Amino acid sequence: VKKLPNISKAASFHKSAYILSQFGSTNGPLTLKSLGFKNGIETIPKFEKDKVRNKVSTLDSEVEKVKSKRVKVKVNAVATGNPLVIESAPFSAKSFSELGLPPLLVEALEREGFNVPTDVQSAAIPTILNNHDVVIQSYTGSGKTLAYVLPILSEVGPLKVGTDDGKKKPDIEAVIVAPSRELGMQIVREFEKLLGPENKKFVQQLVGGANRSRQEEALRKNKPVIVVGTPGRIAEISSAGKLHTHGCRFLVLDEIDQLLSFNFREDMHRIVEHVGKKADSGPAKYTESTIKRRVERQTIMVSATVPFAVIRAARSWGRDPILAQAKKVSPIESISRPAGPINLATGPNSSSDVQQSNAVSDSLPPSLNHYYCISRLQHKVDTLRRCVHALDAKTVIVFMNHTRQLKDAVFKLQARGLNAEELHGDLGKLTRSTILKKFKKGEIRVLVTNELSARGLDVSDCDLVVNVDLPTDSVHYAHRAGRTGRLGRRGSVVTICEESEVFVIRKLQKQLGVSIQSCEFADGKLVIEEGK
Ligand SMILES: Nc1ncnc2c1ncn2[C@@H]1O[C@H](COP(=O)(O)OP(=O)(O)OP(=O)(O)O)[C@@H](O)[C@H]1O
Repeated sequence: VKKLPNISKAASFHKSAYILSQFGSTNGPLTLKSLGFKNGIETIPKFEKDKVRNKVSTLDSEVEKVKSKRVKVKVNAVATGNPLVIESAPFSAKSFSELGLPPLLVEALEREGFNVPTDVQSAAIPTILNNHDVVIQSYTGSGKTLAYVLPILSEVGPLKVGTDDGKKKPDIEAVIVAPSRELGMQIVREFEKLLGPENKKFVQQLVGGANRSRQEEALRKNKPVIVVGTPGRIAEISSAGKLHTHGCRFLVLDEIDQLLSFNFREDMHRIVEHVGKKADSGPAKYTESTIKRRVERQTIMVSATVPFAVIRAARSWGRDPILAQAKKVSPIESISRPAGPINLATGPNSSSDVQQSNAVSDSLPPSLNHYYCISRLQHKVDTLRRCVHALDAKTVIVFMNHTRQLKDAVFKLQARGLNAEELHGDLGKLTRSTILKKFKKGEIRVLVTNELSARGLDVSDCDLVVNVDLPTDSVHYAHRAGRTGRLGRRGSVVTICEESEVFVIRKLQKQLGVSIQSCEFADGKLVIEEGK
């Protein structure tokens, strides 16, 4: 192994870990360990990331420093057929600057109290910075949003590497698509936090339910470089010729498995066809001498749950995509299709179990406790109330499946003195925003909601999730449960079910690979029933 230049011993492991490996599709998951990091490794010259960037001749010395950290290591791996070139990541990096983010962005992160990247960020950020299409999969609350926000901000907008060379401000450079208005707004706030108040106009929300002409006006006046929105609204404005995304460099599809649902099909088709230049077919031709900025868009897909449909979409919409997970980076090509359709109601050991387990594996934070409690239908709300008291939960999200019953439940909880509010699609957008704001501020203790809030909603203090109605399958269970136990915090998930539904709990347990313990609430306490 040749010595890496100017890198201290302590930091050399992480800094040297931008690996460029020639990797056959049959080689399985790519990890530092699996690559046999000690053998057959040689360094190659300092990373010249792309020609476009290199045209910017006035890179300041800070930028040079950042770039010099992007050291590549070539790993001699057995290649079969067309070698795929994969760049791996410094897993468990100790700081954001180690990942090669520009100084201004690292400053902004520190200002906001983000000092250490999470595992999935350590894996995904360098992979995206090295021009790969990615599917980012990691459990709920593990920081997947910043895993794509940061590489975008290091290439686009005022915090990026290098300075503009007086060229006209470009059109939209990044489009982020999310399945709900609430999630879209949350992502916008994540960008705004880092950009700071003076640069807010670089990002623009295009969510449904808001005034469309005002959004179009803002696009014209502010000329944002990043837009975040729901599929319907983005497709609508794009079809009207008011969203210029042909030169777009990043397309992010957040909660990709939901975006693939039938409801979004037409809008997604429009977006995928019109945003940026699509990757041309054929294998990627990255070689040592030809690494250069891709001229087509980079496609980034994100979710805690990745069914095979996502793998298929990634293959067709991206170019040689990489699956970036916490501590693991592997070529999508190495993932094969599990057999059988997905159906929660089929018997045990069926192929659907296998497929469902694949979709939800590693989707739940390890810090969660899962329980179920048997209750008659007419007593469920009372059981819920006793559950909240027994666990002394401060911030609770309750999931129900039907709006009418949901409203009744809120009425009953309020009548029993609990600070509870409802949140669902029948409410106006303003009421929805106000309730969510109050809940995030801790002014509401129990939020009773439906599937609308199951995805992406980030309320860090949420310490209890209750399913008063069963979720439709393990994917929905995972997203609901993931509203608590965010970023290593403790959390409990309680499913209240009828006796006849216990078999579903067993199935969820199996598919999710977690223990869901039987419990009761007696004398104001949670009592775990052993051996059930
Ligand atoms: N490196 C970090 N340090 C501290 N906090 C972080 C870091 N990265 C993300 N966070 C915070 O962790 C919380 C969860 O992040 P995020 O919402 O991105 O999770 P997620 O993996 O997308 O979850 P979900 O699958 O539920 O959408 C957010 O409040 C975010 O600001």
